[in-house]
Amino acid sequence: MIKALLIAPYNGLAQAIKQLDIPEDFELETKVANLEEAIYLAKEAENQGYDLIISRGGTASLVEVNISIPVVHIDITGYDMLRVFTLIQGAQNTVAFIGFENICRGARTLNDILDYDVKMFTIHQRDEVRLLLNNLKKENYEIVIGDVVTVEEAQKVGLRGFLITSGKEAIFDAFDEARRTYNMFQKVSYKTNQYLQILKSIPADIVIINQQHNILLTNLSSEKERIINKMLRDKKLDENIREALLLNKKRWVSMNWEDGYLELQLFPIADGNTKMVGIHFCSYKRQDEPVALRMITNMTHRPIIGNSAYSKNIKRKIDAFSNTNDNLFISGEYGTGKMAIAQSIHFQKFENNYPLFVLNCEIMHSNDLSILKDRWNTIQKGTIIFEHIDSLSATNQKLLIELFHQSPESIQLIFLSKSKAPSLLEEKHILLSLIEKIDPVFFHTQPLRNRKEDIEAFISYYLSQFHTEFGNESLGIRPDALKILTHLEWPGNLVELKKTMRELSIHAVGYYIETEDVNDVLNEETMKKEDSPYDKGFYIPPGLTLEEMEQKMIQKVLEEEQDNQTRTAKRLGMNRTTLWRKLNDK
Ligand SMILES: Nc1ncnc2c1ncn2[C@@H]1O[C@H](COP(=O)(O)OP(=O)(O)OP(=O)(O)O)[C@@H](O)[C@H]1O
Repeated sequence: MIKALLIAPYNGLAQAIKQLDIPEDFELETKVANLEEAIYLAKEAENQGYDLIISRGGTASLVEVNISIPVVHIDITGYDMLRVFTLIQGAQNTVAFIGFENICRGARTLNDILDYDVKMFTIHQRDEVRLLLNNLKKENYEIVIGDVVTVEEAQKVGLRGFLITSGKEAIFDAFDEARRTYNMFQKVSYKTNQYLQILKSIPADIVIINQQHNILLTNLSSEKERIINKMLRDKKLDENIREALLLNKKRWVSMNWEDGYLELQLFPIADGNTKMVGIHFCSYKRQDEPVALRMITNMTHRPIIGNSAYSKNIKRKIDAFSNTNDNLFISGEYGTGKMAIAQSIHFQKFENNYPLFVLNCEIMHSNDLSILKDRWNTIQKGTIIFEHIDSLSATNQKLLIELFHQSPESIQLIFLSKSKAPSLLEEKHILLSLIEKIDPVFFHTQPLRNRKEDIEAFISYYLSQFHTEFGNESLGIRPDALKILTHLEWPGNLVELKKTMRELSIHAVGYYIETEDVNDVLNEETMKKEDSPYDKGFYIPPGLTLEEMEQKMIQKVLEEEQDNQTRTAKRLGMNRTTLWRKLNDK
């Protein structure tokens, strides 16, 4: 059964329908309403599950643009016109026919064949009617033929209106047309529902938006849809959406969102002139969950600092590796720049066109590997860095080997480890079969103590970075202060140097870091370092007398013993009186 609502713009039409035998496949309701009034009825019918609306003239056109179920027009037929021409036959006065071009065309032909003297007036917009009627009135017309609006307006200006009514032929034609439209609409809706069902069943969260960031289509739950609506106003996401549209390229985005960390893939969709963007939610992790696999996006070029032979070699290696797809095994102490080198290779090779994933093997679970597998199937090209590969359990190493059998060759794999591969193999921290499978090129990073000539370059690099990032005022370092820093061993390598420079740039009051600043900060550092991974004990700044050194040591032990002089004296191997004297001799 076709459930249809017939909106009759004039009462006579509703009456005519009552006298007809409605086709059996129609469940028809008829209501009388014109123009705006009809929109309300049509919307209500749409919500109540009606299949289609049947109406006439301007009312049908107006309803059509306001609802999404089909609207079938009762067209004006030749019979309808013949009826109205017959009605006005014998009229003494000049008759005007007003209508849109499609109606006037037929009326004109009929008028010519029957040799009537009806004057035709074509309108292009409904609001032309009033002005036209006023002019006709001035020209002494008395009768006007037209549709509902024309007839109502004619009566208002004092003309006699004749409505072109719809006869039963036109109404039956409309039922035929409604049946065709219904069948066609059923087929299209079936397809659309099928596509929506497919979208809903895809095991990935997808949202399609238009250029105005309105959601057109999604398979998200309404709760997630609420979050995405809020997220679409985020500046970073907005910039990436614009770029995806502008460059017509896929983009990967990682961002912090509320209490979590989110990874997205954006893909442009062009449909003729309409531009849309698809958003694929790759992963969401709460901030309190450790994130073993993370995607790094929006990278910028970072220079490789230093002019030592070693630094020059790093730059050459980065150039070479970014031109190959060889897997790479970078070993080296904590903070020697392994990650910085790996990221530079990716950036030199792909910039931001393909994603970089980092898997922290120290905190990963075996299901992170299946997530990784899904990712490389989506990305096809890019880099995966395995951080702390030396911490990976033998079981996970075996899973990784299995996984590498299926990895696309276009993805470069970089492994970072504290120890060199031979000693890892010797101590059975890494499986020979893993090394054989990945067959990498090896590279070992040097600790800062073996490349001291680079320290000055790193210091000025870090100072300029803090100046631009945090507005710190220090612009340089005095030669004597630099000397102190270059003589240190830097067990925490670049991480320790960077941290110390950060503190110095905050501590120093002038544009240049002075020797005293270095001594102060290093002393504070030494005090704090008890728990530090690179703790090397008590620091005594150069240039102190024996007495001054003794004072520093006494202060340090006193602090450690929470000002208890008896325990301090005992630890220092002196009696309490000597300690008291030394403290008061300062
Ligand atoms: N060539 C370089 N130029 C500028 N900064 C660098 C360079 N190499 C490393 N750094 C900086 O030094 C710090 C430590 O570098 P990175 O994290 O790459 O070391 P790592 O060897 O991977 O450390 P870990 O063993 O802890 O993973 C980082 O802040 C990094 O930005």
